[in-house]
Amino acid sequence: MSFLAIDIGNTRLKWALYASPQPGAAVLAQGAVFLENIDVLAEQDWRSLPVPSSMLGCVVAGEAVRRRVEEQLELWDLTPRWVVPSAHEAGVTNGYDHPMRLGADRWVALIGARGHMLARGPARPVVVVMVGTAVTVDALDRDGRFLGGLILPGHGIMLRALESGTAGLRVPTGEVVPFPANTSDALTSGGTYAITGAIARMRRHLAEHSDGEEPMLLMTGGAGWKVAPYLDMPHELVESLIFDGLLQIQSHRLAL
Ligand SMILES: Nc1ncnc2c1ncn2[C@@H]1O[C@H](COP(=O)(O)OP(=O)(O)O)[C@@H](O)[C@H]1O
Ligand SMILES: CC(C)(COP(=O)(O)O)[C@@H](O)C(=O)NCCC(=O)O
Ligand SMILES: [K+]
Repeated sequence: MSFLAIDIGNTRLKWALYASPQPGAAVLAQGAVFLENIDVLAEQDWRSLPVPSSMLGCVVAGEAVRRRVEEQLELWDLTPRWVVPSAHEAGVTNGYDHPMRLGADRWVALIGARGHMLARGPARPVVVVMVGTAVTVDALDRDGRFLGGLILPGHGIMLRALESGTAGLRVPTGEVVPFPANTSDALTSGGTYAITGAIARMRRHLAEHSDGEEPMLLMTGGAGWKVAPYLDMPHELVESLIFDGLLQIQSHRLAL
């Protein structure tokens, strides 16, 4: 009953093959490829995998990319299934004005985060941070309701925007320091603290909304490890949050 989970972001496709579609299932194989390399998945990365019994994915990189991945999935006799954000799924309620307009990756990560939090103890609010191409900072209340969230540019986009909008900001990557005294450090620190500042702000909003209860803070995404060392608040880096969400959704659907 192996299960293939796929997360297609704007920079990379991440995939993991699980022994079964259940939270906590063993990982049989996994990988990540930049979107420019997705057309060789079937003949390279996936070629000698055990045949998956089912798949579920989330995609925010657009229709064309999704279709290219579906072509690769023709390697197996599988029905490609992609998460469409809805009003409720797997114990999470979607508070977006138009639930279907929420990024599928955010929806899946919220579901993964809720499962993670409940596995650790009594229900409490959670701030879910994803640091990928873009950065999202989402609030989930104690009852599993997604209240809303922030979207910021990721590190790369911030730097490219500054480079292209100015004459004097084309410099190598610097260090994150409290008082940047050169352009490289100023840009690198500015980007990092823009993200940590947004996280601190959302954490405060959610704590206030929750009668002062401290939210759990979960962070994921390809660049989460770059931000985590500068977060001066308790947090946990959960690399697999989206896959955990896909496992939650698939196991809930099978149980229905
Ligand atoms: N080894 C790595 N390969 C690719 N991206 C990396 C790597 N390490 C860090 N990154 C950062 O992670 C970001 C991509 O993260 P990812 O979660 O794959 O994004 P997305 O989900 O938007 O495709 C890149 O913008 C890059 O800054
Ligand atoms: C915010 C995002 C661009 C993040 O994408 P990513 O960084 O994971 O590639 C994506 O979740 C998205 O396209 N969302 C749709 C708009 C919304 O969530 O409001
Ligand atoms: K993502």
